[in-house]
Amino acid sequence: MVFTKQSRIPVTILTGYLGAGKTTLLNRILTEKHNKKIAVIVNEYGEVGIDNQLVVDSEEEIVEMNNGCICCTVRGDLIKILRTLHFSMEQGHVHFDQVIIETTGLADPAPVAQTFFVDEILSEVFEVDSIVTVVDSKHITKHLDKKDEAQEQIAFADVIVFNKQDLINADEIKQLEARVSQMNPTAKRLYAENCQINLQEILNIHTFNVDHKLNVNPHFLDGHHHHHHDDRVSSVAFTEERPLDMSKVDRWMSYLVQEKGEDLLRYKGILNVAGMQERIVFQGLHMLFTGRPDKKWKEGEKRKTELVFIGRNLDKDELEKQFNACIVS
Ligand SMILES: Nc1nc2c(ncn2[C@@H]2O[C@H](COP(=O)(O)OP(=O)(O)OP(=O)(O)O)[C@@H](O)[C@H]2O)c(=O)[nH]1
Repeated sequence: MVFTKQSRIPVTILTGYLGAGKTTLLNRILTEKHNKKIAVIVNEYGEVGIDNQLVVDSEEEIVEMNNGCICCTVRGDLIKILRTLHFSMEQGHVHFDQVIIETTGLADPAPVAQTFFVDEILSEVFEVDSIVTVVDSKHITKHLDKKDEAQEQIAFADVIVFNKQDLINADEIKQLEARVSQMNPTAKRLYAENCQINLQEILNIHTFNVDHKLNVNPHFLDGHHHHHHDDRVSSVAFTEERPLDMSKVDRWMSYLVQEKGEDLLRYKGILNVAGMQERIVFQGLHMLFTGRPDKKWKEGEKRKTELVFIGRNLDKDELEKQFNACIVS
């Protein structure tokens, strides 16, 4: 089949720093009625995939990529996945008219977008529609100060969703806006709580503009990727079938946020807690953390805890000892 420009499949690259609200937005897209069939590719930084378990059940095609960061080690996988999806569609096995790629919070979106220009087959079939960057309005300033991936995510955005408006006041919003404007004066801005936005503002909007990206990074189309992650940032993951004692987990977390909150960029998981019929979904970002009951464990389902920490200077042995102490023996 020869694809003309008009019939290319739009791709939305959903980016934003750790914990900004990308999965929250993805879930809105997947639950809202829009008469579109969407193929979703979810990439996570930790070796244990939590996001795929937090994405709502839906009929859409969802592909996970957990074995590295999409912008570095797994770009080859991304190309394979997209080619396979397209082939399956041509064979009539799946149908989709839109692709959404949720990157890890530590990804530079540029090389992900670049993939669609440097790979000949993909460039014929797919078209980058826009890079949508979700911003955690409360924590972003801290991340921008550290000069990490958060800057690239904002500089490359076509749309910026200033999320978590409930956590900041009007003055802080103004200051944040001014700072972001210096980095990216042209992106469309949206303001939201829990990513409650009109989806027409972000899907199928044809805002991706190569000239703009070349202005931001003159090497955008070179095919080389020089992005280096901060070496101090790593992830530690735990998987455990024995149930946990919730009060011990609570005490552990209170201790961790007090002692290491600054360095704990993101921690999240599904917990198997003694005496609970429901999975406990655990979400943490720096000093903020919540644990709440979610779906019931299914009949016959293997109950297990999967927990991931992403942070600076993590001490794996110490975390492991503390985690093990929460297991009901
Ligand atoms: N207070 C508040 N919390 C929010 C808002 N939006 C999302 N959250 C919470 O922030 C946490 C992180 O949200 P996610 O959607 O998982 O963020 P993410 O960007 O997918 O996170 P990673 O994939 O780990 O980078 C969750 O506990 C959300 O419920 C908001 O507008 N206000």
